Formats: sequence, structure tokens, C-alpha cells
Amino acid sequence: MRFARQTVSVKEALGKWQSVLPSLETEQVQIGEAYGRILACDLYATHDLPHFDRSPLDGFAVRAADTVGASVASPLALRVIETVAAGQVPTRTVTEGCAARIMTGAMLPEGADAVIMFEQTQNPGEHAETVWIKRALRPGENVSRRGEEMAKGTVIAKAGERINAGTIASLAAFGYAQVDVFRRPRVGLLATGSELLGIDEPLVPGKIRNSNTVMLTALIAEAGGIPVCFSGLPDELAVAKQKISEYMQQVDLLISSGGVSVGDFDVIALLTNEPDVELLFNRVAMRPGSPTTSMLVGGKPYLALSGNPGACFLGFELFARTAIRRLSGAAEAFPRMIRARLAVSYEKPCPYPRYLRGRLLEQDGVLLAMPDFNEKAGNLGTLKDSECFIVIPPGGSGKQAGELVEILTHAAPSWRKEG
Ligand SMILES: Nc1nc2c(c(=O)[nH]1)N[C@H]1C(S)=C(S)[C@@H](COP(=O)(O)OP(=O)(O)OC[C@H]3O[C@@H](n4cnc5c(N)ncnc54)[C@H](O)[C@@H]3O)O[C@H]1N2
Ligand code: MOO
Ligand SMILES: [Mg+2]
Repeated sequence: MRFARQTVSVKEALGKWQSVLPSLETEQVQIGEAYGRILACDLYATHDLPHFDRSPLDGFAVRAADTVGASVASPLALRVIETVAAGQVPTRTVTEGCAARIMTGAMLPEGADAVIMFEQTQNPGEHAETVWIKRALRPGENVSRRGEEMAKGTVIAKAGERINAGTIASLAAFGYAQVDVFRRPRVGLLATGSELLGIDEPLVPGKIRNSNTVMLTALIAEAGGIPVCFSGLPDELAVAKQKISEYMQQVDLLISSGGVSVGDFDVIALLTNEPDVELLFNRVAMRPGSPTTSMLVGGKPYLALSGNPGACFLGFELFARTAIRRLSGAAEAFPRMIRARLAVSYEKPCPYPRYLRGRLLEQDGVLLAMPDFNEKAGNLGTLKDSECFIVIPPGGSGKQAGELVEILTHAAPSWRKEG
């Protein structure tokens, strides 16, 4: 036995892992660069929204009192005193018997308290001096009041929120040309294994092409990190240790694939005996990826994922994505679990919770989870089709079709429950 392994649950492992991850420093970015970043401070409405009473329609600004009794059968005449376009400030007050022609988004003139749309008037032509109102309006009808959407000082977005297109629209509306966000984490990446070939190398017996490095590069970038690729590790412990320490200096988080199990050349496992290494966990109660290991090397977080592509993928979603989000300052680092009904029975028993890759389907308003069945940890052909992990609890005889199962989503952010 090279070293003892104590099994921890996914929840415990995530708890330990998250507790050692700091939020990175903040920086200021232009709004055009802010998409996908995590806000570093709460932002407030800098003014009422809208900041003036305005018309939501093209029509006429009127005094509701002047429209009493108006109908299609007996329209009432009002004198048109000016035209107010969006962006203009009205120059005239609407007094008894008068109306101002007004465009959508334009400022409501003094005196007016309602707007009637062109379609409900007669003779609404551009230069008409008189317009006939075909229905009565209530005071306030068709008026967007100052501050009706948001009062000045309202929180528009909170620290820890991911900036999406909607956030950007709010920031723009309130004049935030720059925002404070957390720095994007630099995530180092390396693959171990002397069986690995470059992607452009011809196959030779016993060797395979390195698919994990490029897969992880894509996943890191997608999660908001900056991937930094390093060369692989030698099997020799002293050299491997020195390399890892070197790489660690350059990044906020280091991820490797392979070498975490008990094989003769699985060098990562041996690292945990080194002096400035603090082991967090090296066996997690999950399938695939049970040998997933994490540690602090010189105080910095290091995640060693299994080399098996399927296990590497799951390990990334559970631990690396969470780490990148935590380092990026996200308030909610772990995607919430949702529940769905299992589309077909899965009866294979397992001593650990099994995270089956799968897809989500909707049938008659019911969310169904369809397992992949291509479940060997070394298989990679269906990784591209995976949009969730279906959690089959340990023991027993799996789950029957129609039973509720926990789902960890990853490729379909719209499924993630917010708030
Ligand atoms: N005696 C035992 N053997 C194994 C155990 C065990 O408990 N006892 N656990 C198995 C489990 S579970 C897993 S998962 C793997 C973990 O393997 P490692 O993390 O040590 O990874 P490697 O040995 O380096 O490689 C495993 C597998 O993956 C392929 N691989 C590795 N790197 C890449 C890459 N960059 N791209 C594509 N494929 C890669 C590698 O060729 C191997 O086939 O250990 C089991 N063994
Ligand atoms: O943890 Mo391993 O990936 O189950 O085969
Ligand atoms: Mg191995």
C-alpha cells in the first residue's frame, strides 16, 4: 500500500475544496469587456428609471378630463398644440381642450396626464390641427411614470453575480461605462502519462492521443478561467514535484489529468507525502472518478483529475468548474441540482453514487433524464452529447423508469435554478 486513502462524500470533498479557495483580486473593465465576468461590488440605480414621465405609445398626450364621454360614435375634438419627438423637451403646457402629438419614449408635456394611441383617434395626420378622440381615458392611462420601473438607489446587481447581456443593458442605462469585477483565474493544466501522443502524431501500438488537455482547455475557458498549458510530468517524483511547484507560481489553480490511481507510474499519488503539500482528499465516493485528488501545494490549490476521459470530465464539472467560479468571486459557485424523472430504468448497482452522463428531454411538461449508457470511465465518444449527470444513488438496484433522480446540469445553463 503506497498510502492510505480515506473515502469522502462528494459533498464533503466539495466543502473541503471550496474552503481553501479564495476570491481573487478585483479589477476594473470596460462594459464591452464585462460579459461573463463576476461583479465585485453591488451596483445601484444612479437615477429613477425612467427619469421622466414618458409616453409608451405614438399618439396624443391629453388631459383625461377632456376625454370624458368620448366614443367611436361621438368623438371629441382637441386642438393639437405641438409635436414632441423622443429626445425632445415639450415647450407647451397641455391646457383644457388641447393635446400634444407625442412619440413613443417622448417626455410627457406639463398638464397632460394620459396618452391616446393614434389608432384610437380620428384625423391623426402629421400636420392636423384638430384630432378627434374616440374613447375616454383614465388619468395616468398610457403614461410611464418617472421611477415606475426602479427608484434611484435600488440595487440593480449584486457582488458575486455573473454579468450577462441583461446586466450589461442595466449597467449601460445607469451610465456604468466601467465596472469592478474579479480577476479571471489563471488555470494551469498538464497531462501525465507516457502513453500520450500529440494530436497530430500518427498512432503507434500502445499509445493514444492526448484528448484531455484540449478538452480541459475548452472547459476552463468556458467556465471563465484563463487556460495555461504546461508540458507533462515525468514519472520521477523529485522532478515532478519540482515542476509542479514551478507551475504553481504562475497560476491560481493547477489541474492535471492522470496518474492519480495506484499504478506503478501514478506519480501524483506520491506527491501527497511531500513536505509542503497538504492533502485535502484522494478518494471520493463517486463513479467515475473515485481517485480524484486535491491538495494544497505551497498553499495553492491543485486538483488532480483521473486520466480516464469520462472521469476527468465529471471531475472537472464537480470540482474544477466550482473552483473557477469560486476564484472568480461567484456568489454561487456550485450549480444547483435539479430533479427529473428517469426516462428508462437503470438497474446496475454501485457502491458509490454514480454520475451517469445523459440528456434532458421534455415530455408533456415533465422533465425526463435519459442516461447515456456509454458509462465506462475510459469512454469519450458521447462526451459531446452530455448535458447533465444523472445521479444514481448507491446500493440497491439502481432506479426505475419514472422515478425522481437528482440531476447535475452542465451544458445547459438555462436549466440551472437561479436565486
Ligand atoms: N488497481 C487499481 N487500478 C485502478 C483503480 C483502482 O482503484 N485500483 N482505479 C481505476 C479508476 S476508478 C480510475 S478512474 C483510473 C485512474 O487512473 P489515473 O488517474 O491514474 O490515470 P492514468 O492511469 O494515467 O490513465 C487512465 C486511463 O486514461 C487514459 N488517459 C490518461 N491521460 C489521458 C489523456 N490526457 N487523454 C486521453 N486519455 C488519457 C490512459 O491512457 C488510461 O487508459 O485508474 C483505475 N485503475
Ligand atoms: O473512477 Mo474510475 O473513472 O471510476 O474508472
Ligand atoms: Mg493510473
